[in-house]
Amino acid sequence: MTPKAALEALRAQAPLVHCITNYVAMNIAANVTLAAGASPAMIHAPQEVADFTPVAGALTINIGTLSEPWVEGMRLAAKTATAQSVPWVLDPVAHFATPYRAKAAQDLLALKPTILRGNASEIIALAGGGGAGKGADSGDSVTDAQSAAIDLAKRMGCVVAVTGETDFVTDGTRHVTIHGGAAIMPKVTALGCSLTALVGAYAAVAPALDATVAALLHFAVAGERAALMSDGPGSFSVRFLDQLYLVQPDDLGESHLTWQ
Ligand SMILES: Nc1ncnc2c1ncn2[C@@H]1O[C@H](COP(=O)(O)OP(=O)(O)O)[C@@H](O)[C@H]1O
Ligand SMILES: Cc1ncsc1CCOP(=O)(O)O
Ligand SMILES: [Mg+2]
Repeated sequence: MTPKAALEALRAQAPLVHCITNYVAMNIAANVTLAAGASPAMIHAPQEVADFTPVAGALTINIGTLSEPWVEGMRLAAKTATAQSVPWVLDPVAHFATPYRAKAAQDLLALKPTILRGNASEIIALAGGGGAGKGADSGDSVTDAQSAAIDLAKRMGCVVAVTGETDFVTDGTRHVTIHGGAAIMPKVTALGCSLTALVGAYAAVAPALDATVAALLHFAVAGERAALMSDGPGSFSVRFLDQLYLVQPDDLGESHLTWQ
């Protein structure tokens, strides 16, 4: 499915997306998902996730701010999604920072996400390498993470997206580079987490690789446009939401993409 067709499907269906994300991201990720055209629900209690996941078109799990009930909620939701074939996306925020976080990420990875999205340092470390990440921020280039992404995609049987100045997406066989966005994007907190929520939204209406490319392209086009109208991270945030909303299917052409 082309990115254009994926956005048409997203806007026509407005899929319900079950998001388990962190305290920092919860509001902006919901607003990003709504602006793009989907319907987010932030639900993490272990007592209710297994009832909610099957009702949603997709699930997204982000480990940004962990505590024990959240870890259990994530585990139950991921297990349910895999058992009931609900596509789900894992965002292993700063998983290398502490042993607790590393174990949470590995346990979730073992539950077979459909799509894995992280910055370069997170993907390098998840494949077993020594990245230069500083907390939630990447210290590595996307180019340096490409072989780790391909390795993980093959090993886990999932789509892997590495984001940064130029994004890279692979299912282990097909590889896509997505150009665009803006250098100011990492200066707004939780944009990566919000992108993970949007990847989930697209995964509800399109096959995993196509969904991931469409979501990243939607961000790249909106980010590029918003940067032209903003003076810094504050005004960029506002303009970015507007541009996510204003992007049309015809704007998601192939010119920002390189397929390998
Ligand atoms: N230097 C950059 N130039 C253009 N876009 C960028 C740049 N850095 C990050 N982005 C974009 O910002 C979004 C979030 O990616 P990233 O910053 O890698 O995630 P995270 O916030 O998880 O570290 C993605 O859409 C990515 O393409
Ligand atoms: C700052 C911070 N601390 C814990 S989660 C989080 C947000 C990280 O967001 P992103 O990975 O999108 O930069
Ligand atoms: Mg992140």
